[in-house]
Amino acid sequence: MSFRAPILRATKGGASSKISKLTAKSTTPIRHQRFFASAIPPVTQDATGSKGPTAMVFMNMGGPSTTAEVGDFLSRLFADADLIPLGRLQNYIGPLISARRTPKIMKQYAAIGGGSPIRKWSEYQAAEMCKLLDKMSPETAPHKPYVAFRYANPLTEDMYQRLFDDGFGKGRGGRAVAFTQYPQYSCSTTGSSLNELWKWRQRLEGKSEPTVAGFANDGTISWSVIDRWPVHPGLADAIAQNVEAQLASYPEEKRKDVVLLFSAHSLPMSVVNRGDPYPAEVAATVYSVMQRLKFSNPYRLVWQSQVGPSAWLGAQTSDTVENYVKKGQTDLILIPVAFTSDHIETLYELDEEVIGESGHKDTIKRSESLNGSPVFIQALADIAKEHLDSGMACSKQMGLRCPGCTSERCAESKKFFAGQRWQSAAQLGKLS
Ligand SMILES: C=CC1=C(C)c2cc3[nH]c(cc4nc(cc5[nH]c(cc1n2)c(C)c5CCC(=O)O)C(CCC(=O)O)=C4C)c(C)c3C=C
Ligand code: FES
Ligand SMILES: [Fe+2]
Repeated sequence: MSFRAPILRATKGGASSKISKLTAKSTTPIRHQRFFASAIPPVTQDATGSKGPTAMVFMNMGGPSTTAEVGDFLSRLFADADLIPLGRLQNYIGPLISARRTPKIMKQYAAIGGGSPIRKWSEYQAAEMCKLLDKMSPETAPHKPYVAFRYANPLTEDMYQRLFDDGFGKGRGGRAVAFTQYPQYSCSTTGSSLNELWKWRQRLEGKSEPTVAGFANDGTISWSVIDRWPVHPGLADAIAQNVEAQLASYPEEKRKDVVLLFSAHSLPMSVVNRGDPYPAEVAATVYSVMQRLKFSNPYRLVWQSQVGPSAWLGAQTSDTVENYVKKGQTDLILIPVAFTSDHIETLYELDEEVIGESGHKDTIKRSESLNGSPVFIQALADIAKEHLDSGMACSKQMGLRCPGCTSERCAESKKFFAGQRWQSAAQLGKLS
């Protein structure tokens, strides 16, 4: 099949959906696609030269903002086959397990102030990052902050509706960046959020395909993805600063011998053995923080929050603390390394259970979560700026499925996101 110029000159809007179908089926070699891509201006440019607005969508699992939301949060979580695969019985067993766990988890949220602070922090971080980006990347400004949670409000479908309300999609095109707030990629976390985003994209915008022009020219939203950032220097710096602040609270003569325990949410061994990238990426984060700290202290990476009777990746954080205390090592700092804000995992499990029950509350401490750290928010802006400049739809890694993956959802959603053509402002400048 060959392309004809009139087809490619079509502009955004209703009639062009036929065109995108034609272009999508194309087997035209890339070098020819580049030629045709230059034949149409892919996005409009306003009088200031900006190709914005750009929607910056923070994706995370979310948490219940009040104890009354715990039931819904858990029922969505146990219905997610990317996180907890229960096969054909998912719709029966999921609600049973979540109903049974709800009272216990409600108590934990009550103990940390009546809800998870993740929404407050995510909205703050996204808004502050967008303010920085407007200055750092005027060519894609204004940047508009959105939050999409997998199991709590605002859900992915709510975020999508807000995009429509704000003028994206529905024949008007526009671009959006799905920015995972999990620094390290797991198919059970970022993978699940992307599968959900892809599902709603199909439901709400139809099955449009990327076009040779780089942007969907059928009026749908063009998505690109920041899918991981485990060793970004800004992340390492932000974590390291919080560790240094906590180290400073120990007497000087003891400081260099405090053991640093980096703690990340564990994974079931079935997920590890499927080839999930998360354990290696978490280890990479830990190493980059230690490099930034110039290996000033001994350290270990340990794993927390396992649920249920199956085998999970260890050593477990709680066992590790107990074992070190038994060995006489009572100067320890716990460092959350896989969440960007506080959760029950930090405020309840680490603070109340692991540290609270250790018998050494004065010498076993926790470094602060990233929350409102200005260094961290600058890091988010740097990561976003690098992505916007890169012209990449997603990382190279995103296209590769786990060796043991049998999920059709993964196959389809990865194909979709890796196939989105995304061009940097610089590339667009050359084209238009
Ligand atoms: C990087 C972070 C996380 C990974 C990886 C992860 C994997 C994972 N989790 C479960 C099961 C549950 N997780 C639950 C809560 C929960 N999980 C994370 C983060 C990761 N999970 C957080 C931050 C939270 C708490 C949210 C908050 O607001 O506090 C729960 C619910 C709580 C409970 O019932 O104990 C479950 C269940 C699996 C099975 C899994 C990997 C496959
Ligand atoms: S489970 Fe990892 S790609 Fe599907
Ligand atoms: Fe979890």
